[in-house]
Amino acid sequence: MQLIGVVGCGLMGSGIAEVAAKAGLDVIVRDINEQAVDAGRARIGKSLNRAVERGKLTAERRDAVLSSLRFTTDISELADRDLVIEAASENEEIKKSVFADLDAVVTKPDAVLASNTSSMPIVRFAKATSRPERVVGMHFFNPAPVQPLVEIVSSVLTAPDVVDAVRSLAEDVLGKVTISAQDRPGFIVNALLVPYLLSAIRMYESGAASLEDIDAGMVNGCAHPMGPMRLNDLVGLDTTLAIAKSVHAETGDPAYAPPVLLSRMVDAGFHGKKAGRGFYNDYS
Ligand SMILES: CC(=O)CC(=O)SCCNC(=O)CCNC(=O)[C@H](O)C(C)(C)COP(=O)(O)OP(=O)(O)OC[C@H]1O[C@@H](n2cnc3c(N)ncnc32)[C@H](O)[C@@H]1OP(=O)(O)O
Ligand SMILES: NC(=O)C1=CN([C@@H]2O[C@H](COP(=O)(O)OP(=O)(O)OC[C@H]3O[C@@H](n4cnc5c(N)ncnc54)[C@H](O)[C@@H]3O)[C@@H](O)[C@H]2O)C=CC1
Repeated sequence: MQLIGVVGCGLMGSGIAEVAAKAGLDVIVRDINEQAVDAGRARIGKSLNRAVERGKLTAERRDAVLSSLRFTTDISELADRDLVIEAASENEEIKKSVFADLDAVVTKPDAVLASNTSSMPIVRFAKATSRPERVVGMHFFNPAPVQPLVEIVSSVLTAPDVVDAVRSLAEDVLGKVTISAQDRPGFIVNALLVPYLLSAIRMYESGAASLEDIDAGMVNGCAHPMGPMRLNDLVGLDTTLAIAKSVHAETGDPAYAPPVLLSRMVDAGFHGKKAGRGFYNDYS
């Protein structure tokens, strides 16, 4: 797999594209409009600059990686790709429509179509295509250039050779650690993490503790790299809400019931760090 497509260049799509380009792969990134494409390009540039400043990448290598990435708003430019990783917004209808479009444009019969969804059933995206056995979950973690993990999610329709191919790409080419997850709500990590993130919001919403004390508690008491309220802001409150709604709708599990405060924050446009404001208001 040498020719890679990424659909969506928000927080995750830009990070995944950066990881693939740094591994020497040929990457085309597609988003819906020029504004989104420009934001994705700028995010990747900033991340690579940071790596140069920290002595982890030379300026020449940064320039080479940037020039190996192509950006487009036209999905048909992904026609020759070996693997396309969908990282569009966490919305089932958007994702199904992306998969139907990819099915129509990607020409190689053995191409793989992967989703970076946090929580949604891979099999529903597979069924939006005429090649459900070629559809798989490749769930990266935020920030994708930093977190080693990729969850490989196999639907009941995914062919074993597709699972093997994406696992080998993730481990041997991208240098990631993989785990195997079933096509269940939240897979492995978010099934454990999201109830914790939502519990922290409920604790704050109830007035039981301040933002700062909740976060300081988990950082200093449990050695987490950041507390749950900062982590909600990093993930994106719109994304946390979409995950909660999707898993709650499917399972009815009250641990995933979206807290009212989370909905109101999203209604207000406070989508977290990426929007400049979330539970915290100190993002520049
Ligand atoms: C929702 C889902 O479906 C699944 C998910 O992803 S859930 C979210 C999972 N992610 C987490 O839990 C994040 C937990 N937090 C962390 O790991 C860390 O706090 C953090 C990596 C985000 C920042 O770490 P930090 O030590 O506070 O900051 P900082 O010193 O600036 O960065 C640490 C390293 O990460 C790099 N880094 C940080 N943010 C980065 C970014 N956005 N892009 C690229 N590199 C980044 C830095 O360059 C630095 O690299 P070196 O140490 O090699 O120089
Ligand atoms: N934010 C996080 O911590 C993580 C998110 N994810 C998942 O990754 C996916 C993307 O999330 P983020 O990057 O955080 O969201 P984001 O909000 O930062 O970016 C989403 C991007 O998708 C684009 N988009 C929307 N419709 C599109 C379409 N039809 N075609 C192409 N692009 C389209 C938007 O313009 C935007 O640029 C979601 O499924 C999310 O659940 C997975 C792991 C971690």
